[in-house]
Amino acid sequence: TACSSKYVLSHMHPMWQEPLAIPGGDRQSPIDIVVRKSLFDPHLKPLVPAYDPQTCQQIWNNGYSFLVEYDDTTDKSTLKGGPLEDQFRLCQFHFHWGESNAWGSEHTVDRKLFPAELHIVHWNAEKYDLFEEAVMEENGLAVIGVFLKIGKRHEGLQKLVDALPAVRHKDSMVDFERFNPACLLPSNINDYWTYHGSLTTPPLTEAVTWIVMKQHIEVSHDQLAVFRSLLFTSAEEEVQKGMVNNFRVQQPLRGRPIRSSFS
Ligand SMILES: O=C(O)Cc1ccc(OCc2ccccc2)cc1
Ligand SMILES: [Zn+2]
Repeated sequence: TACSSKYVLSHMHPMWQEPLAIPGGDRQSPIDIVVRKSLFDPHLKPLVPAYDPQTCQQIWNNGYSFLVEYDDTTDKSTLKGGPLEDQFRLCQFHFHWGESNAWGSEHTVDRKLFPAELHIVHWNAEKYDLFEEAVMEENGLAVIGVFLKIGKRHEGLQKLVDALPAVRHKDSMVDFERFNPACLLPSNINDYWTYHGSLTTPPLTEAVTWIVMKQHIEVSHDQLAVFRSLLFTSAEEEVQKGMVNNFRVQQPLRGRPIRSSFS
């Protein structure tokens, strides 16, 4: 699909070299969400994800994370509502995680770290024709962030976990069908924080309306351990590097407002 077939990342090291100058640079992600500084906005609407599992296409290892990609050539899988003025198209989801359960998320809440974070990526198909266009525009992307905690096994995630050994190496890809990412959302999706930020991987463009869920989901220790069995490196490389700590360092808020949909 357009959205990430050319995922621009080269082989990323866990804490990859940050570029020196970033375009604009005052609306970067991820950030720490300071709850007492967030502002309740009563005009924020309920979020309306509407995903068709038939649009699920493949899962692949891009050398930074593993991505589950969707056909984004129609409006079959969309996100609207919440802080969004337009209708966005689902294009992929992926995760960020640590080498231990003590850290791994990109965003934090009052400095609290989670072992992993899910990102469900959508692009503004009302205003743009391609993901690659939208990724360069201020209102181009909407990413739902969901924190993961270690607890009971997540039944919906298991189908994904079982497919991971087939994409162990960078650039490996397998067909993956009928997966509905709505099963990875928390039961309450009406409580979230939203702010304007950036991609957390190159090209780091400030194109993202972030929608970070207040409620986390639970996955088992063993399920997250399978994420860590993935490799940053391709099958040809002599030295294999475990895919862990694929999160970006936190960025300054630069006075940006963080709105909450709940008081
Ligand atoms: O979820 C995130 O980390 C934000 C994020 C969202 C989209 C994204 O796409 C990278 C990409 C950019 C241009 C072309 C192809 C792929 C990269 C990061
Ligand atoms: Zn991400």
